[in-house]
Amino acid sequence: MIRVAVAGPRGRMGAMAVETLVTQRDMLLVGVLDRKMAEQASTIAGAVPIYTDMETLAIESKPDVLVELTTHESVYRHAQSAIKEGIRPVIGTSGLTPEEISHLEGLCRESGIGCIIAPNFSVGAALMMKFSAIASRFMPASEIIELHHDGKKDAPSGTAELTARMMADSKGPSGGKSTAGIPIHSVRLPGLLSHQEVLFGGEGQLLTLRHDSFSRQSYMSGIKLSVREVMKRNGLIYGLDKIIDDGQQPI
Ligand SMILES: NC(=O)c1ccc[n+]([C@@H]2O[C@H](COP(=O)([O-])OP(=O)(O)OC[C@H]3O[C@@H](n4cnc5c(N)ncnc54)[C@H](O)[C@@H]3O)[C@@H](O)[C@H]2O)c1
Ligand SMILES: O=C(O)C1=N[C@H](C(=O)O)CCC1
Repeated sequence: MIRVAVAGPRGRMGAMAVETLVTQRDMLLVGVLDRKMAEQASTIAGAVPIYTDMETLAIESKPDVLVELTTHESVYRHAQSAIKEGIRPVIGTSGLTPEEISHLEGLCRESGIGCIIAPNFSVGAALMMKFSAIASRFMPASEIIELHHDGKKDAPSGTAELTARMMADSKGPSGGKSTAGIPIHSVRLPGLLSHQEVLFGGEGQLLTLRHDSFSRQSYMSGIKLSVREVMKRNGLIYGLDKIIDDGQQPI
């Protein structure tokens, strides 16, 4: 049994993650981390205790994995505390800076535990990023347009940042390691959920790679896979694409 905790259990993503994880036969939801205790509620999903600080959650519920689905303001603090407590983070929250990711990587190395950061848990988005990295070797002039619902707090999206980083890495040393060379445009509108286009311009031609999530259900398989994989791996993995092997069963 993998003992799992969820941070942000009343959010749009966290609530669906709780619903999904409690049905997994190899997982046990042992606690949730909320910003504050809801009036009169001390449990969620019937019997799962609610905590408002990581340390108490770690001591009392002893999770193996923390699924982090809160905000860019809290995720770094939660991830650091989790790793220090020997809890493996699966981070879906966007907004970690490159410096914060490097620091978490160092903490994982020191502790000898795994951590997965997946700015997008949908398999289609992971493939879009892989295909974009390949395309950028052949068509280096590119721009990213990310479009999200108007409740999204951060910009640019974590998906766009990782896509740009993978494209820059794929171009090799001349492409540079930074994402700065690849412009990212952010759109926030009601009616949208999560969408991204990567446009590659060439002489008399345009290649567009587009992914759309129409439902948050698109993220649930990636969350389940990440919880299972983080138990088997050491060190920090950045991107769901890194844990989807070619030839693996569809997730
Ligand atoms: N990786 C993915 O596939 C994926 C998919 C969707 C959203 N996201 C990201 O997940 C995050 C959450 O998205 P959302 O739409 O569910 O947001 P949301 O605003 O609906 O939910 C966030 C929840 O976190 C809670 N929270 C805030 N600070 C907290 C703290 N310190 N401790 C505990 N809980 C805290 C809030 O009360 C809220 O319930 C965002 O960063 C978003 O970009 C990632
Ligand atoms: O709804 C959101 O917020 C999403 N954020 C992720 C990001 O920042 O890339 C992607 C999935 C939806």
